[in-house]
Amino acid sequence: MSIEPSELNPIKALAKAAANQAYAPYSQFKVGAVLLTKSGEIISGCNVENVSYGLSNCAERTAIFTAIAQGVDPQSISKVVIYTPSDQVYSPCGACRQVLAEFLAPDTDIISTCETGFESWTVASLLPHAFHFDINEYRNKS
Ligand SMILES: O=c1ccn([C@H]2C[C@H](O)[C@@H](CO)O2)c(=O)[nH]1
Ligand SMILES: [Zn+2]
Repeated sequence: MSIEPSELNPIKALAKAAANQAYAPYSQFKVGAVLLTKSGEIISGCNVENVSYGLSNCAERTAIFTAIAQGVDPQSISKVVIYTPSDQVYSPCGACRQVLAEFLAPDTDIISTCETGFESWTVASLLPHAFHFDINEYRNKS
């Protein structure tokens, strides 16, 4: 287990509070995500939908983008805690996995909680064989 329930419960409460801020009039599925840094900073995000559905942003990406905008070093993030209003655990979508893989250390804990339980993974286990690209290396070869 990557986290004890006694440590998880207060962070889950913050993720639930973040979910309360969600703008989800189309799906009615309000998701929250909280990032914890090694030095104790807390950054949260929620899903923000759009009438052009494909423009919607998940809670996980909102939280990561907020951390970047606030100048937080994403490599200092040790845990991501997600809350979905459900009695089943949901794992992050493919778009969020690629964004998490871009910024977070591969061994960062991704913990998804719901009303009845939680499950945890690492960034690397959620997206094996992630797409990585070095523009300079590519230019030197061609
Ligand atoms: O891990 C997830 C899965 C879904 N959503 C959002 C996207 C959309 O707004 C709504 C329904 O898919 O939930 C998240 O924020 N995080
Ligand atoms: Zn997503």
